[in-house]
Amino acid sequence: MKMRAERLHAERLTVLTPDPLPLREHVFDDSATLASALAKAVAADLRGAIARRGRARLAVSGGSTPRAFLTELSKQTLDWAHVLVVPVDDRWVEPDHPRSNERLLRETLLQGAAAQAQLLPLRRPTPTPESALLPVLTRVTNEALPLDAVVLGMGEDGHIASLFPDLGAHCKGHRDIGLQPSGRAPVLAIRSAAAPEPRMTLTLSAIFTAPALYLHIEGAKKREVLDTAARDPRSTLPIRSVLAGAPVVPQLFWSP
Ligand SMILES: O=C(O)[C@H](O)[C@@H](O)[C@H](O)[C@H](O)COP(=O)(O)O
Repeated sequence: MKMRAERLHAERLTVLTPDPLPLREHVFDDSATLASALAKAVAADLRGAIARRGRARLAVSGGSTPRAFLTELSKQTLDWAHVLVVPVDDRWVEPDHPRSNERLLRETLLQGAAAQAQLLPLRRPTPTPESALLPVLTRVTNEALPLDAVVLGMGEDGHIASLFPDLGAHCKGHRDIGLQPSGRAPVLAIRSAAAPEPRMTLTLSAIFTAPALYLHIEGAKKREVLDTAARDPRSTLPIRSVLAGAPVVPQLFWSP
């Protein structure tokens, strides 16, 4: 009887340690090498979309990590006049504010030949994101979806875009709208204790329309947060919803 109990116990342990959710890893020695490789990969996606459909739609994250990548992407040779760029999210600040993702894109990606690309801002000149939700949602739906490529960053708290771990605390339905893999609104107006300002963000229903999904993270701490979320089926972090719900295997671009 003892042997049987041990075998059962061993089987139970096997069941409790599921495989981590899939990621296609690209590891680089430093940020600059990563930025160049990611820019080349995304440029190839855009060229392919233009070749197939005559235009390409790209969503990119803001924050500090992507600056070098966005500058490298700007140098890629492609038919930029047929590219539409939309921020994955934006802070509800003036477009010339230092924390504006729209400003980041204009300073880095929309330079040189890439300045011919069309930018679809998520931020509008209204006092709150909630008051601009319908026009932004309409434009994103009609002009930006389906996306051809998305580059997500991640915070050390496991947020992606402006989908923070406390999603739903301010408005009950937001967690469902933001993190369901499909069938929900593509855009959400967000307030979070983790963000200094209100946000407008794409939801996973919009992000997951892209056949090319990149996760650009740098540093050991973020890598640890990612790996833990990938392994733990009980994780409620937004990055877990990305890994669990993505219709394509996300491509991780990581450097220490
Ligand atoms: O507007 C934003 O802040 C981004 O879209 C956000 O999702 C970002 O990717 C993470 O916060 C990581 O930001 P860092 O690159 O600055 O760490």
